[in-house]
Amino acid sequence: MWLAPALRTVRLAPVRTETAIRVQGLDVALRGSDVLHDLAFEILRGAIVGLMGPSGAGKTTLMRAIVGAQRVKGGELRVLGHRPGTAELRHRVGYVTQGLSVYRDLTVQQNAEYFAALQGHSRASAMDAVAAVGLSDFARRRVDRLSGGQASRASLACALVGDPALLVLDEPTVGLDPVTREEIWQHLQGLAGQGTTILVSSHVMDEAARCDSVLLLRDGRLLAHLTPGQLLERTGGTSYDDAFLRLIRSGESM
Ligand SMILES: Nc1ncnc2c1ncn2[C@@H]1O[C@H](COP(=O)(O)OP(=O)(O)OP(=O)(O)O)[C@@H](O)[C@H]1O
Repeated sequence: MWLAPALRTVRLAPVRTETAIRVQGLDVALRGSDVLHDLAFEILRGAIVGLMGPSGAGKTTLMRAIVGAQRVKGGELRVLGHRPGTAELRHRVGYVTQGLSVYRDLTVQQNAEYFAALQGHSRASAMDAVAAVGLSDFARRRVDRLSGGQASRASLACALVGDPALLVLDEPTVGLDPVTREEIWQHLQGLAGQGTTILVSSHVMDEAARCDSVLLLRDGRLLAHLTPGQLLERTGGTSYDDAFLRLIRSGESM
């Protein structure tokens, strides 16, 4: 009798040609006011894309639309080939909101296991996520007894449960010291290296350098979708802050 050779699960290096997110003519209104206007862009699988813009530009609203938590007024939005919020995406998208999205009176492990249970994942996947953010040694500690950076990593761990194909992170490094920021970015770069697509908002313009490309929003409009190199080159900026200010002040799309 012929037996098929055992199949091995091999995680392939990311091939950045497939589209993870496609947005066309996206309009969103909140309480009757238009907040996102005619956005159009594409993000490839395995890319790290920064979402930047002044306060109130619409970053959180766009992220909420992508994870299916925000009704859209018009346009097309496809995430991993599906409409946001559909059952096919439930286990494939991880979302970390601004601020901590964990229960402070539970341990790191209990938080991760709770998220795993909600999504039908194993306890082992919860522990893997805790290990992925370097918190195994703190797994049994309550979140309210962690440092700010450790608590942020606990939030991130919950989003990583089940190894989602797309991670949407709303300012995951805000208020963190440079060492913790560096650690989080290393985790994100490691995940992207394994094929995870990451959309991450930030007010720290230097973080643009960590991204494959940057989406720049102002007043709900997309000013630019550029690589970090293009951002410096096209604005003539001497730093990412300077480039950002030039772009925001010119108000012109690039
Ligand atoms: N629930 C709401 N009802 C009405 N308007 C809202 C609501 N939430 C946000 N907005 C408005 O929508 C716009 C976009 O807000 P959003 O939170 O998406 O911006 P942001 O770029 O994420 O800002 P920040 O960097 O300060 O977090 C802002 O003008 C804001 O005032």
